[in-house]
Amino acid sequence: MRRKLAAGNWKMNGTGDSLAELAALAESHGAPAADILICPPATLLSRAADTARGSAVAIGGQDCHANASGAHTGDLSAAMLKDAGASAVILGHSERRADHGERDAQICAKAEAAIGEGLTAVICIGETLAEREAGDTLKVAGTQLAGSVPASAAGANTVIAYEPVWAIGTGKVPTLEQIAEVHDFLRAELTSRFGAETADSIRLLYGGSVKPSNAAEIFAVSNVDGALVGGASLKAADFSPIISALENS
Ligand SMILES: O=C[C@H](O)COP(=O)(O)O
Repeated sequence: MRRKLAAGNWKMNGTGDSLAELAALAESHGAPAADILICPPATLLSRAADTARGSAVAIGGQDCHANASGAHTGDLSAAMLKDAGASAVILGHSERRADHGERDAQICAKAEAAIGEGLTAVICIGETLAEREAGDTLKVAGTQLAGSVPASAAGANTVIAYEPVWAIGTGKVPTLEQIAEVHDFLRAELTSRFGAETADSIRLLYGGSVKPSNAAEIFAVSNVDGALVGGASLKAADFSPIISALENS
């Protein structure tokens, strides 16, 4: 049985004041029936880890380098994230793919590095609107899944987030049938690559304009094990009801 996961991606948002939101979230979900992960910007990682210490909220990074150390100005290694208090890292987010030209092989190498450090790799995949309109959604999802998920993936170290690029921050959400189609496909692809036992242990998150008003119906969809939430994870008042909906799903 997969434990549900509510993951919040603060993206390039938040300063020290924002830790009050994290504290409020931790306070109101003392013993949750789902895992909770907040991924603040790197500048807040250590302070977020301090704020969340002893609570049910885990802290994650938003990217890492594939190498352990070296001449990579501006980058952070998986070991550095772990040292700062992270237990997970988001990899291959479509904003990283678009803004930094990240490709599947590079994301796969980052995931290997993260897993090697004992972090949970939250690997993101998803089609653009043009790809969906061309009928290529499953082809893109399959290619990104195969290319960016390493051979070492297992339920204990890997989470897949399906995030249609056109649904991120737009208020547009795929139909529940469209979400189910992709999630069922991803589960089948994982099964054929890793076998049923491993595939059934890997959590599949949906991401893209999840909010309190649509969370419950999305969490009822086949093979949706939680959500990767952007905008609605910034305020405890928005993220908390999403977590509650997941706990009750
Ligand atoms: O990582 C989170 C996703 O990009 C979703 O962002 P959003 O909830 O603001 O649409």
